[in-house]
Amino acid sequence: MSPTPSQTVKLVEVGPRDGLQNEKILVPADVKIELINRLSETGLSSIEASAFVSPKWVPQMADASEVLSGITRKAEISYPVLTPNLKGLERAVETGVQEIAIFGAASESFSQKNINCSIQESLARFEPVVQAAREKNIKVRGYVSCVLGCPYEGKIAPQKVAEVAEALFDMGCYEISLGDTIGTGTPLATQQMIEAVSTSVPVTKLAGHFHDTYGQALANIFAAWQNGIAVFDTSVAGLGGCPYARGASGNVATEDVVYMFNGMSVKTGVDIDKLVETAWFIADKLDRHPNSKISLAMRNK
Ligand SMILES: CC(C)(COP(=O)([O-])OP(=O)([O-])OC[C@H]1O[C@@H](n2cnc3c(N)ncnc32)[C@H](O)[C@@H]1OP(=O)([O-])[O-])[C@@H](O)C(=O)NCCC(=O)NCCSC(=O)C[C@@](C)(O)CC(=O)[O-]
Repeated sequence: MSPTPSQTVKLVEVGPRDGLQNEKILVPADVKIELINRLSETGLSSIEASAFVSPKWVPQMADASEVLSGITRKAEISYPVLTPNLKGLERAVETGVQEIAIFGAASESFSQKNINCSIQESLARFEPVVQAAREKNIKVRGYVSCVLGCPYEGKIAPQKVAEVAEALFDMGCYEISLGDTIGTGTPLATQQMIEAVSTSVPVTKLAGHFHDTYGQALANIFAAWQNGIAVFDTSVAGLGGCPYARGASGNVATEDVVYMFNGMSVKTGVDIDKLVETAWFIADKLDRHPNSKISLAMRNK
């Protein structure tokens, strides 16, 4: 029996991290801080703030400590950060984080390119990170990349996605975010992948993370929602891409997702006007228009 679609969804805003990590020109820390502070006023309950990764690999995230120390945190909002290893966790802990995310992949080649190790090695590397985090009462979220295709290997078997998702869930991640890193997925493939993964991890513990490279993200979110997923990662102004997936465009724009769910009377808790203002704020700083039909339409109304 298909799960009942939820009438409330949670959006995890990933713009300050997934969105900005791919910008060629370094975005000053004070702009990142203002972006996060503005997002904190929109009703979002989770804002991924930065990544404690190697600055040699992703220079844009080198200021993670400064950003985390500079933002005004609200008690009701979670500000997760990426931590690929114990070193990342140690740096994150110094800034008082309460939630981290580890990130694996369902593709061997992507795992090598992104975090310089095999899938198996990554799981072994994550284990002590999760353990140390949980000892400090820090929540851990897990990502699986390339769930609907890989920039190096093409098609990925849903069973492989299920195996990696299950390994991260069994390790102690409270939620597994399934990433269509290169945005090649379509609704039916999304449905089949979710069906495969939810035999290993309860669908209520899954989140959808859709890039919009091929313009399929909203349709995939709708398919995922119909199949029981109620948490979606989105990026204000459609910012983003992945430095290790050439050509990957941004995540689906947060404002486009809020508009779609508003139209379905599904609650997100997010104020679309404030969100659109924030989208224009960061787009102006980057000297371009938001990559969001809704932000453009609402400005031109
Ligand atoms: C995992 C590593 C570190 C392995 O990288 P490595 O080179 O194998 O690591 P290493 O342990 O040999 O260290 C190399 C150097 O980095 C330093 N280092 C090592 N770790 C850290 C750290 N945490 N913080 C600061 N510095 C660090 C370490 O100290 C050393 O410095 P040196 O001695 O040469 O001066 C590297 O590959 C890495 O940082 N990768 C991250 C890549 C990344 O951020 N990708 C984008 C995020 S994933 C994504 O976007 C997908 C997602 C999540 O959105 C979902 C989807 O869309 O699919």
